[in-house]
Amino acid sequence: MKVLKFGGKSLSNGEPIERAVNIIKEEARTGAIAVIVSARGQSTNLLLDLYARAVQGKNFEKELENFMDLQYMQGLDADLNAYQQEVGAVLHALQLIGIDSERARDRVLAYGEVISARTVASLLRREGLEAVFVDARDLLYARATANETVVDFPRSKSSTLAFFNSLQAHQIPVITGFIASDPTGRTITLGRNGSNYTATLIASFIRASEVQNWTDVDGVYTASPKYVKGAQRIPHLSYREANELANFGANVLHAKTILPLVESGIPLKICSSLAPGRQGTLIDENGSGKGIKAVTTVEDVSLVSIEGRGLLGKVGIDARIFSALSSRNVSVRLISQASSERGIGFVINKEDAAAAEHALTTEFKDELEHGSISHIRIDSDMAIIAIVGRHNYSLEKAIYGLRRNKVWMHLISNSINGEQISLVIDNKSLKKAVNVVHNQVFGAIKSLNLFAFGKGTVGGRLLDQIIETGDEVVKRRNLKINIVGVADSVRMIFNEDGLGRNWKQELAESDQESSLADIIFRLGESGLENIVIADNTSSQELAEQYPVLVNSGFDIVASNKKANSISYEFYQNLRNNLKRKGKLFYYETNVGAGLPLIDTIKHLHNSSDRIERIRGVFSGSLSYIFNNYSIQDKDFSAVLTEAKNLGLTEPDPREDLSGLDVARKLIILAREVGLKPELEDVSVQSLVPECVSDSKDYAELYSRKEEVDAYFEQIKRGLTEEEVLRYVGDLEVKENRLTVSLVKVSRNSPLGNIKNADSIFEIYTESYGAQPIIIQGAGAGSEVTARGVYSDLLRIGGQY
Ligand SMILES: NC(=O)C1=CN([C@@H]2O[C@H](COP(=O)(O)OP(=O)(O)OC[C@H]3O[C@@H](n4cnc5c(N)ncnc54)[C@H](OP(=O)(O)O)[C@@H]3O)[C@@H](O)[C@H]2O)C=CC1
Ligand SMILES: N[C@@H](CC=O)C(=O)O
Repeated sequence: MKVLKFGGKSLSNGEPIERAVNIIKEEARTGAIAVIVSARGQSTNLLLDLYARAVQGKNFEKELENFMDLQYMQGLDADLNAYQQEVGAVLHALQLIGIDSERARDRVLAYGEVISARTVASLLRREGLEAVFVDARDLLYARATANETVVDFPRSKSSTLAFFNSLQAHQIPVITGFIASDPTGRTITLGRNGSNYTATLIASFIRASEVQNWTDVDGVYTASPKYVKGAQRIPHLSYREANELANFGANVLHAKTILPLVESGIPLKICSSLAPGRQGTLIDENGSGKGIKAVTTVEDVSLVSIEGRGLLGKVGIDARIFSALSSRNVSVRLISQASSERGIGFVINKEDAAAAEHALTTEFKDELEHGSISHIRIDSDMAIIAIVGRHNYSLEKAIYGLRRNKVWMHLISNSINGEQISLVIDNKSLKKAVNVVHNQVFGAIKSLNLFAFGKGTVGGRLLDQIIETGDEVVKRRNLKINIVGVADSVRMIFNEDGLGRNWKQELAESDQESSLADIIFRLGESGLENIVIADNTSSQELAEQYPVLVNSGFDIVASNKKANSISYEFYQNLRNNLKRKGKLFYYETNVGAGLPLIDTIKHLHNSSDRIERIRGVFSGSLSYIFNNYSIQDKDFSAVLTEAKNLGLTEPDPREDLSGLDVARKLIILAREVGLKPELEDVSVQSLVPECVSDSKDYAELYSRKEEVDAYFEQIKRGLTEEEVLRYVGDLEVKENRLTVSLVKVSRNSPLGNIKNADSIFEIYTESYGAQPIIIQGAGAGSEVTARGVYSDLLRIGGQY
C-alpha cells in the first residue's frame, strides 16, 4: 500500500484541490492507497486566530463565517454545516471560560484537518471511489511532555493495524493529519510538520511500500530558491542527508518525520501537486552516493560565547553549562570549543536567548564575580549556513568565497562523519553568504554583480558588450555578469536583479541623484555577493575613493588612469589596502587601451628580466591625429575634431594635447617597473600652443582654432618628404627619466609606420638586448577599450 500525504496549499480551493483529487484517482488505479491530509489552505492560521479571539473574550462570529466560507465546496455529500455549529459551540465555551490551554487550542485546530479529510473523501466519492473519512484520533495516541508531543508507538501501531485490517478492498481511507488522542482522550497535535509525521508513522505501522508527500514545491533544492536563484532540485537523497537538511533549515522536511521511515526502510517521495508529472526528490536508504547535496540556512539564531581563564583545564564546565541550559529547556544546535578550553561557543534558537542568559549567569555567578570567566556574551541576529554532503575541499572553497566577500564566520563546526559543515555568520549577510557558498561548493554559475560608473564612450560600450555577450559568457565561463547599477555624473539607477538593454533610457529617466555614499550603502545593504565597481570616468574624485570601495569589500576595474597616476603615496597605500583586504584591481586599459601591455610589463618585471626602456607612441588619439595630419591636407583642428568624434580623445582633449595623458601613462608604466615617479617628474613638451594656453576650457581653446592650426602648419612645413610627426613617450628606467616630446621620424621607421589610432610600444629588456619586444595596435577607441575593461572583469570573475 502507498501512503499519499497532501499539504494545505495542495488542497486549497479551486485548481489545487481538483489536481489533488486527480492525483489520488490516478494512484488508486495502480493499487491500494491511504491518503493523509493537512488542513486546507490557510485554515490552521484562521483557526488559531479564532481560538485567540475566543480566549480573549472577543467576538468571533464574523471570522467563523469567513472560515466556513473557505471550507464549503459545491456538491459535497458531507454536511459541513454541522461543523460550523460545533466549532461555534467550542469557541463560545472558551469565550466564557477565557482560559488559554494547549489542549483547548489543539481541539480547535483539529477542525482544520477534520473538515479537510471530510471534504477530500466526499470529492473522491463523487468521482466514484470508495473513500472513507478517518479521524486519526482513533488511530494515534500521544502525550505531551515539557518540550514535545511523544507518540505512544505500541498503542498507535496496534490500533492503526486493527483499523487497516478492517478495511475492505478498494476502500480508500482519508485520514486527518496532525492530530492524535492523549491518554485522557483529548485532542493533541503532533507539532511542526505534524501531518507529515502522521503519514510516516502510519506508513511505518502498516509497512507501506512508499510515502508520497504532495506539496507545492517539486522537491528538495540545493539551497532555498528564496535566496539562491540558481538552486537545483536534488533528485535523490539518503535518509541521513535528509535528516541533516531537516535539522538545518530545509523546511520541506522535519527530522522527526523521517525517523519512522528510516527504521522501516520505506522510501519517501517529495512531489509537486502543481506539476504532478515532474520528478521530485526521492529519499531512501541509499541516496545517490557521495557529494555535496545542499547548502541550507537557519535564520535568527543566537551565538553564546563563554570565555575566561577559569575555563582552562577545569573539569565539569561543559556539564554545568548544558545542565543549566537544559533546566530552562534550551536546546543547543551547534557547539565549538577551543582546544585550550578557554572559550566555548554554541548556538541556540534566538527565542531562547533570554532564558539561556539567565540560566548561565546564575550558574556561573561566582566565576563572573571573581573574573575567572571574563564574559558570557549572547550575539543575536546570527544565522547558520550548513553544507550537507561529503566532498573534499568544500570547507576551503566556502571559506575562500566568504572571505572574499567580507563575510565573517563566527564559528565553524564540522560533523564527525564529515557530512555536514556549519558556519555561523551574521544574519544580515545571509543572502550574500548562501549564494557564495552554494556557488562555490557546487561549482554552479557564479554571479559577478557590477556597478558601473560612467556611461560615456567606454562605459556605455562596455555595458552593451556585457549585455550582448552575456549568454556566451555563462556558457563558456560559468559566470553571470549582473549589471546592478549605473551612475553618471548626474544620476544613477539600481536594480539588484540586473539591468537589461533598456539601461540607457532608464538612466536618462531616473530621478535618483548620483551619490557615491548612497551607492556604497545600497550595495552593502543589498546582500549581493562578488561586487565589482567599474570606473569608466576620468574623475579624480572617484579615483580618490578607491580605498573606501576596497574597504567596503568591492573589487575594481578601471579605464580611469587617475588612481594610478596621482601621488605615489596614494598609489602605494591603495596597493597595501588591496592586499590587506584581499581585493582585486585591474586596469589593463590605462595604457594602450585593449593592448596586453601592462600585463606583459608585469610579467617581464616579475620574471626578473630587467626592463631598461619603454619608448613609443602612447596616445591613440595623438597617433590618429599625427598619422592623418602628417599626410593629409587638412587643418590640425579638423583632424582633432575627427579624433574627438571617434571617441579617441580624453573627455577633455586638452589632457591629450597638453601631454598630461601620455605623462600619466608613463608614470603608470614606471611604477609597474618599480620606480616611484610623480607627475612633476615627467618632462613634457605640451602641444597646446603658447598663444592659446590661457584658454579656460576646451571650448575656448577650440574657438581659437585658427591660432592652433597656424602653429601646427608651421611645424608641418619643417618636415621633409620622408618625415612624419609622432608624439613619443620615453621611459628610461636606469636613468629614471620620463619624457614626452613631439619628434620627427622617418616614415619607414617602426614609429613612422603606424596607422589609424595605433599605439606602439618598444620594450627594451636585458634579455632581449637591442631588439625590443614590440606591442602595437589600436591604442584608443570605445570598442577596444571596452573590450579591455571587459577582459579585466572576466579575470576577476575567474577568481570567484
Ligand atoms: N576613449 C578611449 O579610447 C580610452 C579612454 N580611457 C579612459 O576611459 C575613461 C572614460 O573615457 P570616455 O568613456 O572616453 O569618457 P566620456 O566622457 O565619454 O565618459 C565619461 C563618463 O563618466 C561620467 N562621469 C564623470 N564623472 C563622474 C562621476 N564623478 N561619477 C559618475 N560618473 C561620472 C560621465 O558622466 P556624464 O555623462 O554625466 O558627463 C560620463 O558618463 C577616461 O578615464 C579615459 O582616460 C582609457 C583608454 C582609452
Ligand atoms: N586619449 C587617450 C585614450 C586612451 O587612454 C589616448 O588617446 O590614448
